[in-house]
Order: sequence, then C-alpha cells, then structure tokens
Amino acid sequence: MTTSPPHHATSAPTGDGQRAGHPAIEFAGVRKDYLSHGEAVPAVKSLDLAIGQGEFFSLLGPSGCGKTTTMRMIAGFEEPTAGKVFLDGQDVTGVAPNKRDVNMVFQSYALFPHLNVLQNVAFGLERKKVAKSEIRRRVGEILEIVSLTGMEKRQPKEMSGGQQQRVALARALVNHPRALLLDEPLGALDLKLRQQMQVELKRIQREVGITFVYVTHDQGEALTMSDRIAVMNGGLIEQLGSPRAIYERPASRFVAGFIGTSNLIDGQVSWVENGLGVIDLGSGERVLMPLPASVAAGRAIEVSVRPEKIDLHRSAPHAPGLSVVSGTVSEVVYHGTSTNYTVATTAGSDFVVFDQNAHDAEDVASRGERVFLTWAPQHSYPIGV
Ligand SMILES: Nc1ncnc2c1ncn2[C@@H]1O[C@H](COP(=O)(O)OP(=O)(O)OP(=O)(O)O)[C@@H](O)[C@H]1O
Repeated sequence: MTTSPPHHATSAPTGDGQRAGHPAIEFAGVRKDYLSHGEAVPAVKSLDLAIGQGEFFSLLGPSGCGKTTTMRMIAGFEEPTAGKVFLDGQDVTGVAPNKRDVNMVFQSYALFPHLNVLQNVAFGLERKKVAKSEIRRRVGEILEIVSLTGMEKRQPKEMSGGQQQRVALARALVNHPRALLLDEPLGALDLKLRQQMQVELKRIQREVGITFVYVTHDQGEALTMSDRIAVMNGGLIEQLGSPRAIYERPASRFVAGFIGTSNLIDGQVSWVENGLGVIDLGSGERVLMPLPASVAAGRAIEVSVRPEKIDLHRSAPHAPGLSVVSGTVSEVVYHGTSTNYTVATTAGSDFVVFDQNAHDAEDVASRGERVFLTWAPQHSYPIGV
C-alpha cells in the first residue's frame, strides 16, 4: 500500500524537475527506540521534517543526539518504531536499503584496495550491467567533477586521504542516487584539508544537484556548507533553519552554546517602547534590544550576543543608543587575525570578545585592565522569547 506524505510544501530549493513537487526526504511522526537489555532506549523521540530537492541539509548535534539514527532511517538500515519515511513522496518505510536508491559515504572510505580509481568508481554500474560506453561517459564526467581526471589508473594506496575521499564520493554519485547521505566524511582529514574539502563538497553538490544529508558534530562544517541545518539534542530537533538564522538567532541556550561562542547575560525588562526594549542588568548598566511590545516590564530575560559583534574600549565611550557593559580583562589570547579577550563583567557573567587585529599593537588591552564593551541593539538576541 502506498501512503501519501502529510504535506508536500517545502521552502527548500527545488532541483530536478521530475522530482519537484515532493520533498526529497520526509519524516512524518517518526520515533525510534532501540531495545537494550529488554528496555526501550529512545534515540529519536519525535521527528517531522521535510528536506527539499537538491538541498544541502545537515544534521548537527553532540554525540548521542540521534543524528546517525535519523540518517540510517533514510537509508533503511534502521526502521522507525513509529511514523513513516518518504522519499520523493513515496512511502519507503519497510523498504530494503538496496531498493531505496540512496547512497552513503562514511569517514572510512571503504574503497576496494586492489582496484584502481576507474574500477572503484565503475564497480556499481558494471554490476548493474550498464553499457560499457555509458559507464565510460558517466565515470569520466563524475571524475572531472571531483577533480580526479588523470588519476584513473591509480590505486587507493597511492593517493592521499583527501583524494581517496573524492573517489568514495565519485563512486557514490556516479549512479545519480535520489540522495547522498554523508556520515562525518571529513573526520579523518587534517584541519586544512578538511576546510578545503568543505568548499569542494559544496561545489560538487551544486554541480550534481543531488540532495545531500550531512551528519556532523562540527558546527563550523555545518555552517560552511549547508542550505539548512537541523540542530539535534536528546533525540529532538532543537532548531531548524539556515546557517545564518541558527547562528544569529539561536532559539535556545543549548543552540547558543553549541553553535560558535555566545555571551549570555541575565537581566530584567525595564520597559519596551516602539519595538525597542531596555534591559536592566542590575549593575547600573543596560542592554538595548529589539523586543515585541508583548514582553512585559519586569520580566526576567536572558540575552545572547556574539563575540564578534562587540567593540572593546579602553576608556568610557560616549555611546548613546548602544548597550554598554564594563568589566575587567581576565584573559588575552592573540590569534593572528583577531585578539580574543575574556572580560569579567560588572553585571556578573564572563564575556568573550573577538577583536579584529586591524589596529596598532599598542591598542591591545592587557590583563587586569578595566574596559568597556559596546554593541548595537540588533546584535542582542533574547533566548526563548
Ligand atoms: N544499536 C543500538 N542499540 C541501542 N542503543 C543505540 C543503538 N544505536 C544507537 N543507540 C543509542 O541511541 C542514541 C542515539 O545514537 P546515534 O548514534 O543516533 O547518535 P549520534 O548523534 O549519531 O552520535 P555520534 O555522533 O556519537 O555518532 C544514543 O543514546 C545511542 O547510545
């Protein structure tokens, strides 16, 4: 029996015309419990999610939050305890992995060591008895996309980690799957190569136009490549949105802390007027921020502000219209492009400030120095309002 997914609408980009109209992947009311020593262990508690055609979608979260389980349910290696999974609008719950037309790439490349690049990439097509000329054409095309043209005769052991990962990618993409699932594929590479491959992966995904679902616990990686990110925590999606939305407007304390560095400060709403709120920090200082009129005066509020939005001053600034918080520098760390300060604020919490090294060295504040931090109202963001 074929069941229709509950909704087809998605704000995500659409690619392949034939498949347009349905999300590439959809979870409807999915729950997944594992049985461990006779007890049900919830891995995914409740999942309703639509991933668009041609979207680069990341599942991001700490170890054990349910990312891999979610991905394995797309591939068919795990079945939901409740709910349904749809691919291109077709109910695939209970359908065997090899009948789903999705491929996976792992951190371990799992290449055939005795086969060369050409044979590794052509392997699946040959098993499907695709015509030799068609195999040659498709393999040539995909090797060009992953920048391995000219390396057809090499064996995996004669290649670098990054090159081997490209072979694995080519092999997974050559048969044009409905979706490619990538489970921490760059985890084995060193930092520099990993960053290069992030840019490459995004380019490759754009060129092939296939839906990518990427599992990672590395927030930088997810921010760099994704069209949208689902931040998972304890078997639930805590926030779903574009990298910018997730970074600039974290919906919870967990997301604010997990994605990049966040400064959090407690205060009380003094008043809200014309969409601008004034927050009393209890130290004689205040934060200005956009707030809806529905937020009542007297309400306790937690404010988040990112370290790169803050200006650090060595003398009291004249800053009408800005938030101003003073404190004492407790740590100064030079990072080449920026100097990172930790400031123990008068209002109680420690603030981290990233100061671009665009000015002279003598302008650097030192440990123990009293400083003033300012930032614009739009860079304060209320948590949970
Ligand atoms: N086969 C299994 N049997 C029992 N429990 C499992 C099984 N696989 C995963 N779990 C549990 O389910 C939860 C989610 O695991 P999952 O592997 O999906 O998390 P993850 O976010 O991918 O973590 P990681 O980043 O460490 O891979 C964890 O609590 C885990 O211990």
